[in-house]
Amino acid sequence: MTGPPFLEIDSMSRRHGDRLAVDNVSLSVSKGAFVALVGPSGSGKTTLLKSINRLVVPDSGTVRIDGRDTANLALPELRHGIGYVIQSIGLFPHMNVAENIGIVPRLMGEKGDSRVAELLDLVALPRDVATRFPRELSGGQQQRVGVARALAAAPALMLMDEPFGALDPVTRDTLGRAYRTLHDRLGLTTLMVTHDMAEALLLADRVIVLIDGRVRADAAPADLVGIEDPEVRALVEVPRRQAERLAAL
Ligand SMILES: Nc1ncnc2c1ncn2[C@@H]1O[C@H](COP(=O)(O)OP(=O)(O)OP(=O)(O)O)[C@@H](O)[C@H]1O
Repeated sequence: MTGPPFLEIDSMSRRHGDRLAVDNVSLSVSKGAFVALVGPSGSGKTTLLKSINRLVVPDSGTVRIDGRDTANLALPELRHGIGYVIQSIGLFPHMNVAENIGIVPRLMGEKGDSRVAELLDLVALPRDVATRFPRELSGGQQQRVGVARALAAAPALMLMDEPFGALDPVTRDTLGRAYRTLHDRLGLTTLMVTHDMAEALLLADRVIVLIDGRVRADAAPADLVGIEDPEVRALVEVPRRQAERLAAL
């Protein structure tokens, strides 16, 4: 299911003031992998993710994508290859959906609109939303537009930071599964930050638990449940306890 290393982070650290937000993290992600990054609030997940597309510059260590040190790449070239989806998606309110999606190819000097219909199909939005404005869409639809925009430059790597976190649970579940299908179909490599251990266990091939800026567990979902570290165990047991309580109703 997965291929050779695509993203390689080596001994990476990043300080925010006197706090070490990311503390000497090394990890390697295979091409095609779907990795969830989980951990308590403030554990460094967002800082780690942003260090990959250099929205945050690491203090030390290296990040390589497809064998190339990101420190040596010009930002447009680096970000062209990376899709980025965040919770508050940040669609431009004065632009319609087609313009929001087309802005990426347009910035790249291509004819943006030609790909809009294709991208709407990809994220299962009806083509007639192209002329609507973000305020005329539901939160879930807006988030689908965000995913379409992130895919517009045909990136190999997707970085997602709580992409469905602001949605109701049903929409969140639907979009999570739809995105997983898209990931497989397009052969993407995805790193997704989530607070939600159940979402991580159900969607990802591999779950990395970050606590105090350090990798405390890194395992396939089925193996994570056997890890003895009490803080990791506490996170992993939340969905199981909830499932047991629900089953007992
Ligand atoms: N721009 C910043 N300036 C100062 N401190 C920051 C900055 N960004 C993050 N931090 C601090 O670095 C630590 C890690 O933050 P980060 O946002 O990476 O954690 P997180 O795991 O993504 O948290 P959450 O789940 O709450 O989003 C926190 O203590 C945070 O307060």
